[in-house]
Amino acid sequence: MAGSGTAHLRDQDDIVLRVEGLVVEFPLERGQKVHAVSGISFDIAKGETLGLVGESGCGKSTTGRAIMQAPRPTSGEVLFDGKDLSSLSADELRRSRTKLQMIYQDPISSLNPRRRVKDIVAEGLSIWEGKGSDDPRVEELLAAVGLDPDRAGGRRPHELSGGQCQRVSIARSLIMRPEVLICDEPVSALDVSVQAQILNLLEDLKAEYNLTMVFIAHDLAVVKNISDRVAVMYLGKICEVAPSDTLYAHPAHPYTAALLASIPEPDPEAKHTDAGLTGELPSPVNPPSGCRFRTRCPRAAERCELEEPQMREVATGQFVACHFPLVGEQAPEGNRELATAPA
Ligand SMILES: Nc1ncnc2c1ncn2[C@@H]1O[C@H](COP(=O)(O)OP(=O)(O)OP(=O)(O)O)[C@@H](O)[C@H]1O
Repeated sequence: MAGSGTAHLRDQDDIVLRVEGLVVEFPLERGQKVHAVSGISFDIAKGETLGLVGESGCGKSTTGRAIMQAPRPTSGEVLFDGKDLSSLSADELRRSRTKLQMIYQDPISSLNPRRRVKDIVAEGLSIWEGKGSDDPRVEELLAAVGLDPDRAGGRRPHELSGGQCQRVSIARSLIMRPEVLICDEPVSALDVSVQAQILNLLEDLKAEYNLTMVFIAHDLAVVKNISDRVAVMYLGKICEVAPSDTLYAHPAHPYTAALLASIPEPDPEAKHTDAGLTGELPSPVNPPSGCRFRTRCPRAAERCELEEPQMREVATGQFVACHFPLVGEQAPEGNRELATAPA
């Protein structure tokens, strides 16, 4: 398998969504292909929010979409509600999507411009229950996302702001009471002043509707407060998974450290041992051998070219796929005491 191991997968009863060995490739001409997602694995427990971060083009959106089976993964499993979604028929999949919903980066283009807001929100009800926009749940959800049902309900998406459209799209995604909500960069297309409002709204709704969430973002600063755990992706692979506080205070992968160092106002308490990110992201058509980050890594050695690092635990709950991580026995002087769990 092309993956970086599964040591970070948890064996517990409350796992709601489990992705194992997920591969998504897009064929190109002359037999080449884009290795968008190359064997990644992660799991999410009930009520947890997993942040999925990495630079543009690292495969975050493709991961979110492949969980929804659009596109269908090239290989690997997506276990939800005890079923592997990859093996379901189109009909079975449509049914499971009532419990697994996704919201997108560009709220305006993800809403049908010809329909009124309340009809958009009622979509799930009309498909699955034959109900219309007069169902009381539509009004309830519009209010829950901070829209006035009387004023906004009759409008069409182009009559609303980007932030309001994202609220509509969130209301639509919640109407069938899903268990899992995948949020694909839900605030990056919005004005900075609106971003915090939408993030706060998602946090409130998560508690109110007992949601489990995957929160995709290219910016570690955005996922910091909202995520319980964070998975860092680089060029189609997951290179580190850790509880949010641990990852921000003591990043173990040099790539995570570089991403953190590139946040404009880093947490003054955080211990960052590497400078920001340099060099170009290699092409996913022809990714580097061994560790995919090695061409940009300040700690790279010959071993990194020859051998793909596998996930291993370097501190409690902190897993990293790196031969020379910044936490643990091989860490730079001063960081070694951070290893609190057997590797
Ligand atoms: N339908 C497609 N056909 C060919 N290549 C694709 C397709 N969709 C995505 N890709 C490529 O797959 C790689 C991963 O893309 P993806 O959109 O998942 O990355 P991302 O991390 O979400 O980036 P961004 O933050 O810019 O959305 C990129 O190289 C992208 O160009």
